[in-house]
Amino acid sequence: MQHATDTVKIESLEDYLRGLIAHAMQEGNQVAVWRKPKSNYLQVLLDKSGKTKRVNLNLEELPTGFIVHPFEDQKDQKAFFLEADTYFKIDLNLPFKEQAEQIDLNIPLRTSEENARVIRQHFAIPIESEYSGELKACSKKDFISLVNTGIEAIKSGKLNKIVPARLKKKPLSENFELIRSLTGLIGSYPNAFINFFHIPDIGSWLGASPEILIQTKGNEFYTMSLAGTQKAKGDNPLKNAAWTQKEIEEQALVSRYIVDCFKKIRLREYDEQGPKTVIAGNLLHLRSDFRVDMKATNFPQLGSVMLKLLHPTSAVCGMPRNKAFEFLRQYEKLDRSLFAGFIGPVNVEEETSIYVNLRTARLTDKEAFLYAGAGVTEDSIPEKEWEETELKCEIIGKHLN
Ligand SMILES: C=C(O[C@H]1C=CC=C(C(=O)O)[C@@H]1O)C(=O)O
Repeated sequence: MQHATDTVKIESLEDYLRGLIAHAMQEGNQVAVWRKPKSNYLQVLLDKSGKTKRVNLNLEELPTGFIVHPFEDQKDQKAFFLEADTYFKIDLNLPFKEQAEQIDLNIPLRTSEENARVIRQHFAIPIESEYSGELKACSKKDFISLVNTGIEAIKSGKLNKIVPARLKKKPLSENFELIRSLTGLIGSYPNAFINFFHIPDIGSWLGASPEILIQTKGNEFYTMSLAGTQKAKGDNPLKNAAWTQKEIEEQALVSRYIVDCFKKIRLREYDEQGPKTVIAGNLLHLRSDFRVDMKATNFPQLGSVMLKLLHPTSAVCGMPRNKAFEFLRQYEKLDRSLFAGFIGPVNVEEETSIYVNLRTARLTDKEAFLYAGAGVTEDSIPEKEWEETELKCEIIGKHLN
């Protein structure tokens, strides 16, 4: 076999990633590639064990890895975990050639086209997996009817908020190519958590999440409440944004949910800032930031404690949480699979950043499955909620060409 080290023909980051991921997939490895919001680094992690691992959510005890948890609560309360056999990062601001020496180039030398084909062939085929979900697209009529059922449940006092979601299918053209889509997302969405992960038994997903579920770094714990959506318009979209009472209330319910979780563990000292308008692709949201000094409050395991309490937040499920969950189970008729679950690096360079798996697509060799939800309150207009899910699907959809 000819290796890249024999004659370094890998000229660009794109070539390298294509070769690396194709090889990893052929070897049966699990792969995670991500770029954190506002970061210049692309981070790459490979689990070469050939085993799909499940771990407890005690983050502080885990080795360096990448966690993946479906939307649904798990009977064993565990998540999938890619343990880092290989981890490295690439500075996106430096020419690739200058970094080639630090990177393992010991991968088979193949043309870009061959690598692209190998990657596509290995997108996990969902049919067999219990995490494949029901892969049925939802019509506009059915989604609007679901939103109406939600509004009725809210009006009757059963719920305060519900976040119905739907699945949209997008056929992948002959020209679709993973690395082009990934680099397209990186270039277009500097504020998002850009991610691709592949677990052979579970699936291959590509996304650009705007929402941190929990983050711990040193002594600092961070979470956010993100909700309310409008299209970003004009030259200065952040300044032009005006929010309706419905959106303000929708986001306030997510903040209340977080504060309720703090109350459950009797944590009183937290810093809350916001809400302020933030941009996510071509959308604007309202966001509040919550910070806790884990040392001062004597809560060294706050990351794990809050992860278990927060998921699924009322940004993706509803309020009250359990009633909203039951409502979705009864009426949504969609297995969300990994959509609206959580994903992210754990104990990587002494930091854990777990995101809600939103603005995401599950990839198969022929088509992509896009998922999106919309926060429904008493004042929701069903047609508008449909349009919102269309816009959310487009964030990833337009990069899958
Ligand atoms: C459920 C999604 O977004 C959540 C996050 C931000 C804003 C939302 C909203 O305005 O409805 C959702 O709560 C999704 O992207 O599918």
